[in-house]
Amino acid sequence: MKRSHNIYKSFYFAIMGLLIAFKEERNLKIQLTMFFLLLAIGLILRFKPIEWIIVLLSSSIVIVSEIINSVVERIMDYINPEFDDRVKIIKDMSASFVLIACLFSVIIFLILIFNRFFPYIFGLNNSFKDIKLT
Ligand SMILES: Nc1ncnc2c1ncn2[C@@H]1O[C@H](COP(=O)(O)OP(=O)(O)OP(=O)(O)O)[C@@H](O)[C@H]1O
Repeated sequence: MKRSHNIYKSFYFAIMGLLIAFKEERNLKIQLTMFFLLLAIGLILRFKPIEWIIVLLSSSIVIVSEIINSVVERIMDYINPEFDDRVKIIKDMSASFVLIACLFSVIIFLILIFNRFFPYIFGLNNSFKDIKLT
């Protein structure tokens, strides 16, 4: 099998993979919609750079985990399309990546929002002040 591609082709294939994932995976569409909603909230609340970094990091983990989960599901369907308890365990465990990522992402976002309105509860503003980004 011929394998060697230049970097532009590899990038093109990766973008194609991403487009297929967004086209075919319903959950990914929902997560992308949520991501744009978070971006809108961030713009409205005028997030600081450190808040943007936190939101982008946690959102990317959610999107990546959803893509990994979809890949695992497809591999399992390819290897064994029949109902099988082992396939079930693998798919359920794979779905837990997404669950954990979404759960922590929501918690992180709520902390950022609460910190905006009740800064004295989490006291993040003082911690953020100590972080030098430049
Ligand atoms: N071949 C199988 N054998 C046993 N259980 C399966 C099998 N295929 C799917 N399941 C069960 O159905 C669940 C959903 O799997 P499916 O491949 O249909 O993903 P999906 O509907 O795209 O779900 P998700 O929302 O996680 O993307 C799995 O987590 C598993 O519990």
